Amino acid sequence: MALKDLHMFQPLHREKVYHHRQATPLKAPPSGLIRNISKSAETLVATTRCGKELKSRKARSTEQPGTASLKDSSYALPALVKNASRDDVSVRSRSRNGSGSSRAASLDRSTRGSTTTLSADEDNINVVVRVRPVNETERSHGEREILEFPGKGQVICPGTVTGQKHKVFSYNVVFEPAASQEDVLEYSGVKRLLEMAVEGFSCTAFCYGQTGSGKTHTLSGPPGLIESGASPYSSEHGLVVRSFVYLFQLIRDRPDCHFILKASFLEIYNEKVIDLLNPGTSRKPLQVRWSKESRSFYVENLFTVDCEELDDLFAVLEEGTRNRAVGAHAMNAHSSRSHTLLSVRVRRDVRSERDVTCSTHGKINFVDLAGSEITKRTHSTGKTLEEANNINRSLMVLGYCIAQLSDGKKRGHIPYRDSKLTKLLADSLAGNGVTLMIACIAPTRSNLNETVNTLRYAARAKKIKSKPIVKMDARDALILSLKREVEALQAENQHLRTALHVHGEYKTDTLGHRNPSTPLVETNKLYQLPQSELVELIQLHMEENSALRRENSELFGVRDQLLRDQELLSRENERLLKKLEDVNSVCIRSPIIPARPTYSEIGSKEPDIWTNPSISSANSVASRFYLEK
Ligand SMILES: Nc1ncnc2c1ncn2[C@@H]1O[C@H](COP(=O)(O)OP(=O)(O)OP(=O)(O)O)[C@@H](O)[C@H]1O
Repeated sequence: MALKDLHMFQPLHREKVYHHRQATPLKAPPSGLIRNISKSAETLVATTRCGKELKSRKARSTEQPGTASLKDSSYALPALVKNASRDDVSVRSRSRNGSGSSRAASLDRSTRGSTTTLSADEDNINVVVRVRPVNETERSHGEREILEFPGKGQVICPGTVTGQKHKVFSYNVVFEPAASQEDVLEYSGVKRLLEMAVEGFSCTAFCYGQTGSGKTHTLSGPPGLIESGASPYSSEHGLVVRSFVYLFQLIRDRPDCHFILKASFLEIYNEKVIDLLNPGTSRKPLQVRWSKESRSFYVENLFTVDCEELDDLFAVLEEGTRNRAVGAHAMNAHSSRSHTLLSVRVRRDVRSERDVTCSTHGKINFVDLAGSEITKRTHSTGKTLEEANNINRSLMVLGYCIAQLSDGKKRGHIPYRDSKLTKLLADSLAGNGVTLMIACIAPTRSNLNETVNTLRYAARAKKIKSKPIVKMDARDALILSLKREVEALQAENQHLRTALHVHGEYKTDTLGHRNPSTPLVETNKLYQLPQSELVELIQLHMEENSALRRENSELFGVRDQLLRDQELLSRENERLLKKLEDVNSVCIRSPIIPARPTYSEIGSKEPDIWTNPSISSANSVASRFYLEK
């Protein structure tokens, strides 16, 4: 079914019983194809285990859409964590609460390239903490929970050495060990993140923490769950699957819009970027490049798979999870040996109130960072040791970036370029994205040092501010902004005409030529218009704008001239009044000429009659005429 079909997400789908398609690995394209991926759309061949026919999917290199953004006050950014209550921001099992600062969208025009932007006010990164339960190994060593959760999003850690005071850390929400996966979805703010991705914002949820602290569990669930093809409604699923289900719910609730979803999945393994949907790239890693247009880093030649149905997103997740690097060490039998980035791009074609169809380009990234490791504790050697060193190095760079970014005005150079991870997270950390950090910690004493480090990291990250923007097609943004300008100028024109008693609508330009009225673009037709017609349409808008601007400036000129004339007239009036009073005073002193009442005396006899200054001035001119005679 074509995704272009607006009815794709109609309630019909709601009734659909989920049938999980167990996808086998997506086959890598022939090497010759790989070279061309960046230039044109290619077909990624997928087979299904249940004997379905090979299904071709469009894939193309990571898109670099124009970063024009919509300027519209309707794009307010509500708090990431809804129903916030400051009283008890700690989630045990099914408790609620959360907090998040609210922000209102502000109108802003940036001249980055030739684009306009809708940007929100700066806001801090949202940080939540998830504490995993004590595991079997720890229990067998007689360990127990040593962290306290007093509520209000606080975690209390005992001192790391005897006699040291306990430390209190505060976050948006704290998930205690008993919190379920559903609680994390409901109260972490990830739902709001998805809603914002649908609206066109670039959103990221990333898990950070030491090895074995529950990052993968939080995002994907227990080891092997995704690969086993479990139902998406399994209570064990982590945030990613739950988010996919919620995302499709959101899309179904917007039948007025047309959505196109594309997913990609990569890992950074030993500082190499590998496409998890095209494992062939492990031999020839992908390059991270800088895009001048979008002013952000992107991965060249990365597959993006069209996802028309929920199943397609699961297939991507399943395929990538199967291909990611996992290893075992003393602290985690299923340790992630790489950082992974699962990205779902959401293109939304929406009809604006001005008969123009605009596209927004939102995105939701799920980043599962490999855990920091103290190699002495994990007993890493050989390959695992090399992996651990690379993981620790990239996390260290991430730490430097977070420290610099959180330093407010003292912000110095931010070393994004020092690792692939920070290059790809740059926009989420301090650019134009909305970010949720889930700091994962273990509750036992043997992990206390690492726990305190993670909590410090998270506390620093909480200070980072970003300024989210909605991404739109440059063409749509231009047409929309020109249309708005035409309307504003027309309103101004009409106002000036009324003020100057000039009758008639705006119809002609300053040379008296009839201005060609810009045609109305029919809803949803913008995309079907050929390039030449679009250019013509833009030119017409621009012409109309400049004609209006010219006429408005002339009207302003006329108005200024009239104001100057008025000023001169009133000065003349004052001079004449004074002269009249002087003449009157001479008359009073003369015994022959009877005293004439002064101008002010005439007025005082009829106190209730309002005297028009222009008539008054006419009177004074008449009196002067009489006197001169
Ligand atoms: N909240 C939780 N509830 C139940 N089990 C959990 C929880 N968090 C983690 N676990 C279990 O602890 C083990 C380690 O978790 P996980 O693999 O998610 O850690 P990790 O932080 O991703 O580690 P690494 O960085 O080494 O990949 C897993 O078996 C996981 O199922």
